Amino acid sequence: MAYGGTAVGPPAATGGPSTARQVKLDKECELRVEVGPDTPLRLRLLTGNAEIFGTEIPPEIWVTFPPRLKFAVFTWYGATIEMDGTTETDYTADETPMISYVNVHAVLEGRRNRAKALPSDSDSSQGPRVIVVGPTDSGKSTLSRMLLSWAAKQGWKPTFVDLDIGQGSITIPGCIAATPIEMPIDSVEGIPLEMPLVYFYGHTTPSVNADLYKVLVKELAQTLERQFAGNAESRAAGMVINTMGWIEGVGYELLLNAIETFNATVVLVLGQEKLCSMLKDVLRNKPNVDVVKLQKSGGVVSRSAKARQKARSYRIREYFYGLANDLSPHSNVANFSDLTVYRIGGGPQAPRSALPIGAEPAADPSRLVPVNINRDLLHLVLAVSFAKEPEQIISSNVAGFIYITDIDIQRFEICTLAHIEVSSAV
Ligand SMILES: Nc1ncnc2c1ncn2[C@@H]1O[C@H](COP(=O)(O)OP(=O)(O)OP(=O)(O)O)[C@@H](O)[C@H]1O
Repeated sequence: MAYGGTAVGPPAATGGPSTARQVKLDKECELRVEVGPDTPLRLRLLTGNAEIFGTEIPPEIWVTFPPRLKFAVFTWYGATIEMDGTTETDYTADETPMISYVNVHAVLEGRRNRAKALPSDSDSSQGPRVIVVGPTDSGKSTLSRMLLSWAAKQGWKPTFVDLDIGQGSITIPGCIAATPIEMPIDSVEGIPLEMPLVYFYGHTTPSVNADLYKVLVKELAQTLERQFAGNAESRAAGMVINTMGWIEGVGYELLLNAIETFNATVVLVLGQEKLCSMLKDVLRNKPNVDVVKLQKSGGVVSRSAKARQKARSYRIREYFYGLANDLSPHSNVANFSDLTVYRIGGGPQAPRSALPIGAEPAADPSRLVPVNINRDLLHLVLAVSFAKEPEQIISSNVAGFIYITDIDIQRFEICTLAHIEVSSAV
């Protein structure tokens, strides 16, 4: 079954008793849904207008949501929804922070219009650069998505930057990435995967190699800066940057680093007073940066470490096989000599014997370590770099990913699943 289907008409017969039911939503209310773990849910809009995280639901068309998806159907003026299928939970809420969110959108809209009206070579022709920060499960990705979809609906093509290596929404975990958003984001399919710019970090926590994380953030920011310089339209539309939920210690330091590296002009802080006042304090000498505290939505679903781990596995699976198992990744057999595998970082910079007496070998975060192909690589996901020389690996974006399904040591053969079409070289 393809998710996000557009069948018009009654729900398909399921063989069991019909579970279709209608929900009437008053103005400024939302229906919060967690789809059950095993079967998809179908939903359609019967009357009025409603949106899912900033993207309008088309009238009358049944939309199929995959198992486990969590979302809210919000209406500004009232709507009737029909659902068919089982949910883990569904309830309506009349208290939401949506008005404050849409007010932020209106301010950003004003700034985009001002940027567009100015000559494209002036500094002020840069539209808002918004960074969304907050603890885990505060609704950062969801707010980013709404701001992007509302902007796209008004004809802008803002750039979405996802710095969340754990639960990012552009590509597989372990990456930072950016992509232009040209249309409101599909409620089921998520961020389009047509032209993302992806850098591979290779871990799901930045503390493993925080320096490498910073290097990659800088590479991504510089590439976007070059793209903006030649594209007045995306420059005026600005960007929305989603971040990790790690806001203490090194996590906080990385947030400050991202704010600075991307020259953010608006910092939206979700649901944490302390973080907001810390950021206001540290950024008080930067009058062009606004720090705004926003309320967290009561609908945001908290996820345990185990649920996050599972979500990461699903995300990798989805990358190779598609949301509804509708992609067929290429299966390849290659000779060991066809591939060169490198690991970045780790290991001492120089052998102890080569260091002055008493000096400790320091781990070089950006050291390239050639990796022997052996069965230790089995079931790993590797990024395929656009680099032409090993020294370019760190500064190069990636073409896609391969998953190692088998390694035959006797025949020197390596079997992989590949999906290579995420981006072009920059
Ligand atoms: N109003 C809402 N109603 C129902 N579900 C919601 C609502 N807002 C967010 N969610 C769901 O809650 C989950 C967590 O939200 P989100 O991913 O935006 O949080 P986050 O702060 O980005 O998390 P992370 O810490 O992983 O980066 C998501 O599955 C999202 O779809």
